[in-house]
Amino acid sequence: MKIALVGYGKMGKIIDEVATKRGHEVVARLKETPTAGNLNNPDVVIEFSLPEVAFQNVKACLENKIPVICGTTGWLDKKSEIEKIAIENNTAFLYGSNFSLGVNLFFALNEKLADLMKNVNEYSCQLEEIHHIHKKDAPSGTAISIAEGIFKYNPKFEAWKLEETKENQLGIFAIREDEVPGTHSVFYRSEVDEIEIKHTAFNRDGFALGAVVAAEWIKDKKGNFAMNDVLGL
Ligand SMILES: NC(=O)C1=CN([C@@H]2O[C@H](COP(=O)(O)OP(=O)(O)OC[C@H]3O[C@@H](n4cnc5c(N)ncnc54)[C@H](OP(=O)(O)O)[C@@H]3O)[C@@H](O)[C@H]2O)C=CC1
Ligand SMILES: O=C(O)C1=N[C@H](C(=O)O)C[C@H](O)C1
Repeated sequence: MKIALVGYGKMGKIIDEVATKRGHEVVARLKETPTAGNLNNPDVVIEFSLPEVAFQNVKACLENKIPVICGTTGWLDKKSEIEKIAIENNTAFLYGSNFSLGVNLFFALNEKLADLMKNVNEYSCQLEEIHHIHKKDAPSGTAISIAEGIFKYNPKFEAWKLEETKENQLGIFAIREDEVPGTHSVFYRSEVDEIEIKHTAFNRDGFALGAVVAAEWIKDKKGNFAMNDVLGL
């Protein structure tokens, strides 16, 4: 199928390689706002740009009735508006904070552990995410998804606070280090022990493969979706 890439940085370049290897034609590699003219009539758009431009990029594609796979994080305050635009234009939208199979399995593991801990009051909970020094948003979109999974089962946590750990609050620590692709840990700590679950990305290949698989899946769909729909998790 024909894929347009909106955002052509670290992720866009790897997605280009993966899509081409899987036999798709990459018809656009944009570092600017997409239009009907520069998109070159793709079947699907894969958008990995910047938090400050993702909304306008996705909106432009959906208003041209082109389905979008969006991996850009740090703009979720406008996600519900985008989901309405997808429906109004009879097309499809899928946002994923993390497209790797491993992290989506980690999301499910995180929720199962949160469910086990919902009536256990001896433990505090803390998240830690480590990413490369170029990352513009904090905490990561993946960490926010993890926090949402915990809140789904543990309403005792009022909210998350960046780099704080207070009783009844989930502390999220965002660390920026070298060229780290993405490491996420959840810690439950009591006075006598600690439980940790952790996902470590070795490179960006898993993110790119997941995004292309999601693009293959969404091609003839209508509506708003998540990576769980693609993976059947
Ligand atoms: N969901 C997932 O699985 C993953 C999500 N991400 C997220 O993807 C996003 C991109 O990450 P990454 O590729 O590392 O970032 P980069 O900074 O490497 O790439 C961003 C790209 O967007 C381009 N850009 C700038 N302005 C615009 C615009 N108006 N329209 C379109 N493109 C534009 C940049 O161009 P220029 O080079 O000229 O600045 C650059 O090519 C981040 O939000 C990150 O959190 C990352 C990995 C996995
Ligand atoms: O910026 C990155 O690199 C990544 N961003 C995503 C996020 O914010 O969760 C996904 C992955 O961790 C890599």
